[in-house]
Amino acid sequence: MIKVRDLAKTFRSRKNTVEAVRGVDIDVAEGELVGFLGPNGAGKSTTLRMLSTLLRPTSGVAMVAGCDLLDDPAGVRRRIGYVGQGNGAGGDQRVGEELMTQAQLYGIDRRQARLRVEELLGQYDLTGMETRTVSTLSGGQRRRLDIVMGVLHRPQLVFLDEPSTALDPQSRSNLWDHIRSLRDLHSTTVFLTTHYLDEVDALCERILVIDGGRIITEGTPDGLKSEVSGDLLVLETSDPSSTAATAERLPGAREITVDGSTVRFRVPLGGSVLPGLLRELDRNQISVMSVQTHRPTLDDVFLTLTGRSLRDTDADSTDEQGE
Ligand SMILES: Nc1ncnc2c1ncn2[C@@H]1O[C@H](COP(=O)(O)OP(=O)(O)OP(=O)(O)O)[C@@H](O)[C@H]1O
Repeated sequence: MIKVRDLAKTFRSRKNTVEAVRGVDIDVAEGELVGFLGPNGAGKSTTLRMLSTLLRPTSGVAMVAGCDLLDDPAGVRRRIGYVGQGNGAGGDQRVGEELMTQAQLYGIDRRQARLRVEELLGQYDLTGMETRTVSTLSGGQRRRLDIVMGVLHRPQLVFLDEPSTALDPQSRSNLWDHIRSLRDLHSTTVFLTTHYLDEVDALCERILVIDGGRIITEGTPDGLKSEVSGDLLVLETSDPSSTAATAERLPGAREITVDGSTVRFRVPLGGSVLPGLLRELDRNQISVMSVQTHRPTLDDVFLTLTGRSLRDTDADSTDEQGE
């Protein structure tokens, strides 16, 4: 559905040159729900805006929804939906009128458009809102309306730029249900940008992590946590130095530290090595006072890869406003 090679965007002005995206490769299969994760300024929106034809790439090639991005941008536009960061719907328009105008822009006839609008308003919990002015909707309702506008023409592929930013936790999880059903009910391919770790964990089957305009890793959220960061095991034992030596022999063990009677280390999958480790310690008559296993977060993955925390680079990601 998306095949991108060496896509780059450099913004040049008289004073500045910003290499926002520095040659990314992206492959997304039909029906996938993929998250594009990275800190502020990493290049997520610029990539998304290029893929949705809003911005011309400086270099690179891309096929999007079966059309060549550079040679046939109109073909791409017909087949995709794009929901940007700002509100797509006009503030002083009525919801129903706004949707009918949007349908007209896509060449959907009025009867068909009315049916679709009614069906989508129902699906997105917006029934009865047709006569409301857009500006009177809550944050969550407005975001759902933006998505309805983006999928009215039944695109095969939908781009969502930071869909749940500025929503309260309840509205966010409600929005995630709707995004999931976009894919589950209609097999729509969904590609979304986010800087929320929980959003990726809750929603995305696969993620691409971008930093400084380059994709630094990709995989499933669980796969990346295990492969890149690994589980943290913390054991308190009667013989910490022998425990550390035993841990060192475990496949993939790293970052082994001893602090008093506590031994800490990382392994790809804590649950699978723990029984053998405890048996070995028991055989050597080392008593174990406590064991804790910590699953890594995606922030640990980012930290392992870049030496920085996503949160440090992302000070405003906790802003929230009520629905
Ligand atoms: N029109 C522009 N002119 C100059 N620089 C730009 C322009 N648009 C984006 N940039 C710069 O390109 C870089 C990437 O920006 P982009 O908006 O793609 O990041 P992002 O990962 O989407 O960040 P955020 O999470 O804050 O939306 C940033 O340094 C940004 O300042």
